[in-house]
Amino acid sequence: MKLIQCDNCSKFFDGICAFEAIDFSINRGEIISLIGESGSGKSTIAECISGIKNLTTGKVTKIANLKMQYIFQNPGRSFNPKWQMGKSLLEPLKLSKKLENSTQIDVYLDKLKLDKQLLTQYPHECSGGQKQRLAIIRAILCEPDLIIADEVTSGLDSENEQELLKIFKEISLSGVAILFITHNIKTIENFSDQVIVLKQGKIVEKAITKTILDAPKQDYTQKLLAASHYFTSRRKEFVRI
Ligand SMILES: Nc1ncnc2c1ncn2[C@@H]1O[C@H](COP(=O)(O)OP(=O)(O)OP(=O)(O)O)[C@@H](O)[C@H]1O
Repeated sequence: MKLIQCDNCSKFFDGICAFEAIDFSINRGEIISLIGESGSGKSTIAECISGIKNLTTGKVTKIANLKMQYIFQNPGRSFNPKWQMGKSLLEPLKLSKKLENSTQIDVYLDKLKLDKQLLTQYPHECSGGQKQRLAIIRAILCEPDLIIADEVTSGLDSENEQELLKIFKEISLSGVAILFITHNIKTIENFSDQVIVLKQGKIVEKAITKTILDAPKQDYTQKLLAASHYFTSRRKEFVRI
């Protein structure tokens, strides 16, 4: 079942293109990775899909009452500085009438190696990685249809990164779709279903993850994989630059 469909979407800032002629859809339970070099338009696409920013042209069609959670690249943006973290986790659950899910907070704190004590701390008393993990827990407990995860693993160590990918995979199997924006191409292997490759605001390649990783068609994609050391560490036979 399709949750979101983007048709011929474009965004310009004062005439400068952030992305152009973008078409794709996200189905229930699907994990789509959005990759591309810095400035290729990944975050702006995510922000336009979520309604944080308006499209310049094109259309995003969503199912009725789509519940979406956006996890920002910068976890500092995610919390009210005057609230203890526990309150920041509970308030959206109250609003979305999912307060019963608060019993799972401890389970996720444990999975993501966070001390319960953090719930009594304020954002300025938490590290970036701790805030990021708490933002992720909050998003999951709201039981959204779609999570937009913008570079959410960048502040995490590899153990937490692996645990997070496992959690995302589990919730996707229960029907949550994930738009996963990343620079770290190694994270998408055995994780995402499809990959969209962006270059200067345009989709240059879109395919199932295995195809993109094993047989990228575009030079640009090959260079992205090489730059992330994907080829050099895992597929020496593909090294071309
Ligand atoms: N508010 C803004 N005003 C003007 N230009 C912007 C604005 N936001 C983004 N852009 C431009 O749009 C383009 C796409 O930016 P975007 O942040 O979406 O890229 P990105 O792929 O997410 O980059 P990164 O990986 O570095 O986060 C860039 O050229 C950027 O400079």
